[in-house]
Amino acid sequence: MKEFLNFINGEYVRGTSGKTFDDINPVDGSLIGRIHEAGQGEVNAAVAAAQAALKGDWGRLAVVERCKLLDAVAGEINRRFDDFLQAEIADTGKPHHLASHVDIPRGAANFQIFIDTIKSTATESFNMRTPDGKTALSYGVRVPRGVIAVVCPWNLPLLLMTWKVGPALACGNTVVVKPSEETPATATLLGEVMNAVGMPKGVYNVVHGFGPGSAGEFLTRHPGVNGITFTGETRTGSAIMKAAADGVRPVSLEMGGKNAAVVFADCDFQVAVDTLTRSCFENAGQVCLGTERVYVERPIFAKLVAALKERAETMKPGLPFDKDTKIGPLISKKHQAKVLGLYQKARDEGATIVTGGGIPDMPEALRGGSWVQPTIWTGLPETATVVTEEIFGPCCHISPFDTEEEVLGKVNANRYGLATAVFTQDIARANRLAHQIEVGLCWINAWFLRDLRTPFGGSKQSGIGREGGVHSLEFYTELRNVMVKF
Ligand SMILES: NC(=O)c1ccc[n+]([C@@H]2O[C@H](COP(=O)([O-])OP(=O)(O)OC[C@H]3O[C@@H](n4cnc5c(N)ncnc54)[C@H](O)[C@@H]3O)[C@@H](O)[C@H]2O)c1
Ligand SMILES: O=S(=O)(O)c1ccc(CO)cc1
Repeated sequence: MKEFLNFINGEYVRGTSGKTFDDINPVDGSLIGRIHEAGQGEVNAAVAAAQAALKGDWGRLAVVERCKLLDAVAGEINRRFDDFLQAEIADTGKPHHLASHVDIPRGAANFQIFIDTIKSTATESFNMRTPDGKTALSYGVRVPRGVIAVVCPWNLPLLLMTWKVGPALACGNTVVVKPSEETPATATLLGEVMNAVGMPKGVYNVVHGFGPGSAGEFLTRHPGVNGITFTGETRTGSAIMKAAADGVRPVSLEMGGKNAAVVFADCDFQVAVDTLTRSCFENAGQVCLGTERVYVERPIFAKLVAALKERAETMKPGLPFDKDTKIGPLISKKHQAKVLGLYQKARDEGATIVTGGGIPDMPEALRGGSWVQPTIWTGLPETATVVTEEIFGPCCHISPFDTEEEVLGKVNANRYGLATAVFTQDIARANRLAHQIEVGLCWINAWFLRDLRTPFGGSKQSGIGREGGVHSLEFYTELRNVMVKF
């Protein structure tokens, strides 16, 4: 039986309350191990360790030395690639090809990319003449914000955690990470990596637990935390924003979505179908950027529905390490119940079920897992629950449209604004729409294609702030102005 301990000041520690909770494998419902919940005492200790590290060895390091350590972290993740892979797959049940091509390599790359950013980003400077005829030179210096709380979801555990820890450390901060209660493993393992590369104690800390009344709330309310970066549900982000208001701490929030795809009749049909297969069903639809609303220009509507149905039905569920597995389970029984409830709601509201709509027939040994079928609906009005609310499952509603203006109105009529994918060969139209759709990210003839130097984040209720490249520096540093008179 595995034990997932908190990682504080370079050491693995239990919670003094002795409270533990179960880490469950969503493939079959089996017990992976026990997670040791951090109480207020452990959160206090983690924040104190992070504060001390800022004043100690870590705070004294030159940028180039910090970068060497981060490079070593990336190297050590790659050296222990298989350990990370096994840990991530056990927690999430995601197929091996996905974890090995996306989650773990990006977990390592997130430390490397910000080395380049921090080394190559200049600050502004201005010269001016003073009233008494002298000169004043102003220049900016970026200083770390201090202790950053990193609150993470379960869908891409290592990738999304390092997406924040990488730049936070590159900028000279220290971090206290609160992984999702569903996926404690890779954040815990990263503690071993930090020790192996000689990261000063207290730079990277991990506290396990839940949100309200547990480690998440204790951490985000802690007055020693200087900034909070969060990925997760919009409702949680709102609670965290309230917590951050006490003490006026900055927040960076990456939250929910109800992403649309717009498919015009002139698109490269094969590209659209291949891409939608990924954007609707990859990671069992548990990707914040995933598509749950597909709008198709009427002349190709029936053809696209048929093609996507065919592809959905090839998404074979199964064990993560089986070569022909195309889709894993949802993260938990709780999430499965939520998604199946919404599948039922679609039926109640009159959807045509093109495919799926329930639990797949799994072998006996996997029946305790959190499986759901890839599902496609048509025929619902824009007000239907599954067309307006985030599901976070392998499903989409497809509806026809006739004009650009009509589809733009439909895409924008949602409280979220994270990502959109537009499929067309008409580049002028694509750019016109990209400027009008209210989202943080707009792909044209692509999806989840990322250049990590570019801004990532959501509009409307999908987020506040942008991370990625120099935009991460905006959040993880304080820009101070220095003026010298001479
Ligand atoms: N925009 C993005 O980049 C992005 C990326 C991935 C996931 N998401 C969103 O995340 C959601 C799925 O993830 P989830 O279910 O883990 O989200 P969640 O909001 O339930 O939990 C995220 C984290 O917040 C913690 N938490 C919960 N309540 C808290 C509180 N009151 N105070 C402090 N911490 C608290 C949880 O313990 C967990 O670690 C979906 O809505 C999805 O769209 C968004
Ligand atoms: O910018 S990325 O690191 O690629 C990235 C991908 C996905 C998400 C949310 O699911 C966040 C950042």
